[in-house]
Amino acid sequence: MTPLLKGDGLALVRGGRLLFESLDLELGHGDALHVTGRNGSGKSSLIRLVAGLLRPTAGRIERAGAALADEGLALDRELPLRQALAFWKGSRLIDAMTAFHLDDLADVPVRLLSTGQAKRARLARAMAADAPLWLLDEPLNGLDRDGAGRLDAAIARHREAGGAVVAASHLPLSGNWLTLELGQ
Ligand SMILES: Nc1ncnc2c1ncn2[C@@H]1O[C@H](COP(=O)(O)OP(=O)(O)OP(=O)(O)O)[C@@H](O)[C@H]1O
Repeated sequence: MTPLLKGDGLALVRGGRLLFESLDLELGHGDALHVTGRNGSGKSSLIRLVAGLLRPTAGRIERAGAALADEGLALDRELPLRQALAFWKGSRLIDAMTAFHLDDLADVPVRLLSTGQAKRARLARAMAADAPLWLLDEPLNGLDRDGAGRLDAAIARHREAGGAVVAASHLPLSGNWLTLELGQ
């Protein structure tokens, strides 16, 4: 079966520093990769590279359609949450809002969301896109215990349905993950 992500001999130089080189990645259906490493080791940069927002200095990357959830909100702050999320035209918007317990906030303008609520909204936006590959940068930051449990459940469902995940996180992630430590 064709992998959902394949990187061969990847290298990335950023701000004049070599963050990684000779990096091979391969994720198939149901696989998940936890990227760890100290501050500045290149975790976010790797996520952005896989998303196609940065070009590798060397190597090749191929991937299936991806949804990115990072620090960027990518939602109109003036719109009520449901309308702001609907901009992304995800086929699973209703499911995604329920999964992250956002139904009660549907009519609240995005600018009024708390840090954790905005984090849930970012994750719901990514989930609603119905992309096979999820790219999550520090997905647990700002989430309370309920939010973390909902994230775990959403990731498990996505993997069971044949999707794959790359997550950069300082925190432990539940379930079975491949690991990649950068900056060693
Ligand atoms: N826009 C940029 N231009 C140049 N260099 C950058 C840019 N963004 C980040 N860097 C550099 O790239 C390196 C890796 O940063 P990155 O954000 O990928 O690390 P990280 O592992 O995600 O860090 P953290 O754990 O602090 O979130 C750092 O040395 C940083 O200074």
